[in-house]
Amino acid sequence: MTDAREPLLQVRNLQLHYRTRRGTARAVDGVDLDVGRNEALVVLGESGSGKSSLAKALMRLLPRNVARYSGQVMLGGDELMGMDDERFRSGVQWNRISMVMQAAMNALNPVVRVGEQVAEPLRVHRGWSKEAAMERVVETFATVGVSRDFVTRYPFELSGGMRQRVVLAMALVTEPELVILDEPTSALDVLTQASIMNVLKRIKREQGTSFILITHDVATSSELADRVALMYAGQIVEQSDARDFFHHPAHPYSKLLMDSVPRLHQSEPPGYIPGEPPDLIDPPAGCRFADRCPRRFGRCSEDPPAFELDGDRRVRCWLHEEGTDHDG
Ligand SMILES: Nc1ncnc2c1ncn2[C@@H]1O[C@H](COP(=O)(O)OP(=O)(O)OP(=O)(O)O)[C@@H](O)[C@H]1O
Repeated sequence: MTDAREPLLQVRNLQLHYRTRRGTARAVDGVDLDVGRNEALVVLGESGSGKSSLAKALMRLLPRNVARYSGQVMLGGDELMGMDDERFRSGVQWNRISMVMQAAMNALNPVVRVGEQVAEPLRVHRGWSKEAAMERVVETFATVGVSRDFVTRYPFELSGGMRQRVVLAMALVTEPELVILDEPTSALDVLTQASIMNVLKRIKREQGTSFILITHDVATSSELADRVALMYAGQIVEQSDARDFFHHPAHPYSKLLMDSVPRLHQSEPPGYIPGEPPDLIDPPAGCRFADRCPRRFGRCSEDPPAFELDGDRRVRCWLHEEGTDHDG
């Protein structure tokens, strides 16, 4: 039985490690996440922090060099990690959870009409007839703002913004409960980015879909976000309501990140975060941000757990051990 108050997605201690020549890279290293029904969770993080790996772990799109893939993933009350590959592929992947992969709009098949490409999940995973699938494609195109005439076009005949809407249609055509979007607008100009974000907001409002939006772009993501999770070196360091995160970030890394976002009418230059993220192959013991943290103290040599704060926030930092930041 599903309980409407339960989050749609609950992830606990998710690990995805890769075998490499230098050793084991811990790209996702103990991630806990919740995504509510009809909620958009934005996953922020610098390049290499493990965001795409997290998405692939949820979709079970794993490369061959996986060293470890473990944890709990519950979707609508169903435990997914214990499911065998065949059941996961037929029942979950692209059906209940779908994804727009990074640079997907450049990966459309150049010699197949876009309508047929969007229909493919229905034809392959659900065995729908061509006519029924095409009818649904036309409906989905309308949802993402693509005219039905485009069904018979080839990818090269479409602008970047239109191709991005087509890959979004591909992710939505099976009416999944959860859609993961990996940097969906980073290759687009700002106006096109804004129109895609508006499409996502409308779909969320009208269809109740939940989203995980992966990005390093704080400004664009703030449009859609209900909650924010900030990733650093394979771990989630803060997970908060979006308003709290953007206005009162709690983790020292979140504060530095928000200070580094350029703003209009700002007299001070935006800040920057000195130093580099740690190597995921042999990450330091203790807090992974400690080396770059202006608020570092003795306790940071130990690995902090995620402390629960008021307002449904979780912050992985010793400064919050008592439930509040010591001096804000
Ligand atoms: N198949 C793989 N084998 C080995 N290492 C990998 C593999 N895929 C990713 N990595 C490494 O895992 C780490 C996390 O990569 P990931 O792509 O998940 O990060 P990201 O935050 O999405 O970065 P970006 O924003 O640049 O895509 C990086 O150090 C990357 O080099």
